[in-house]
Amino acid sequence: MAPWGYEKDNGPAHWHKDCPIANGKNQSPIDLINGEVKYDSGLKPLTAKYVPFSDAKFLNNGHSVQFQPSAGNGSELTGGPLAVKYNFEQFHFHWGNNDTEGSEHRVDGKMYPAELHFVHWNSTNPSFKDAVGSGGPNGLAVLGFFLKVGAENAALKPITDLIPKVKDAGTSVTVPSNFDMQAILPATLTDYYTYDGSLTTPPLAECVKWIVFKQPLEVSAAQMEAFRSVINRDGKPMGGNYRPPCPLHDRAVKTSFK
Ligand SMILES: NS(=O)(=O)c1cc(F)cc(F)c1
Ligand SMILES: [Zn+2]
Repeated sequence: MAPWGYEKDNGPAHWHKDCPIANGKNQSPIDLINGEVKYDSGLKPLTAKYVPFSDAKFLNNGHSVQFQPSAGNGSELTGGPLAVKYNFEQFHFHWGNNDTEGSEHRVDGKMYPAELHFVHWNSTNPSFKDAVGSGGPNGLAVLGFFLKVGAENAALKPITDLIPKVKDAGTSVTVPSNFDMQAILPATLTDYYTYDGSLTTPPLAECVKWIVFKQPLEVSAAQMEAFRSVINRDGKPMGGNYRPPCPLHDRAVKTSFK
């Protein structure tokens, strides 16, 4: 099989051949159906403490564009449904070729134009890779933010301004050290959905505590167009790099909000 992707011949319907867990009972993304979620008053806000990185790259890996520090720097996530501290690993995006599609998670069947994932790994493991393979839903904690078209996102502008430099698959650029990742996040990380799930791309490991925020972030139409100019490994627009929703099976989706 050609390397996995999102085209007809290598897209989500094919992934089970190399990754049989694709048909597992804890797969992501899912459709977040408000009539089926359950409020949990024990779900407190999350706390993200991000330290500016001196040596991070922004890269096109053929299926997304990703902010990737070369090493950890003490940036961490705690609180919410998490029992321990999680170390920041990377953030990346999923988007569509028009404003009616692009997000991985959906809300009552609605897709947003894009979704931003902040990936963290359970600090009781020696590394990110070990956390992915640690078994069970506490290996990674991924924060999901929906993106909708509106005002320009000044915090994301240093990143979206770099997109033309990573237009082609396999290219990367150094991110200026004054990039303030913390500024991307809302001031308080309060209203979210949380459930046990998986990576949304191969290897699709069922190792993720998903935390999807109710309130979308805004990006400008120009910033959305920047994403849509990115090219994938087959030389086609990368837009459409989202997996459709997977069956919930007997999982519960909890909310921190009523
Ligand atoms: N898209 S995702 O956030 O589930 C994800 C995160 C990751 F670190 C590795 C993956 F393969 C997939
Ligand atoms: Zn993702």
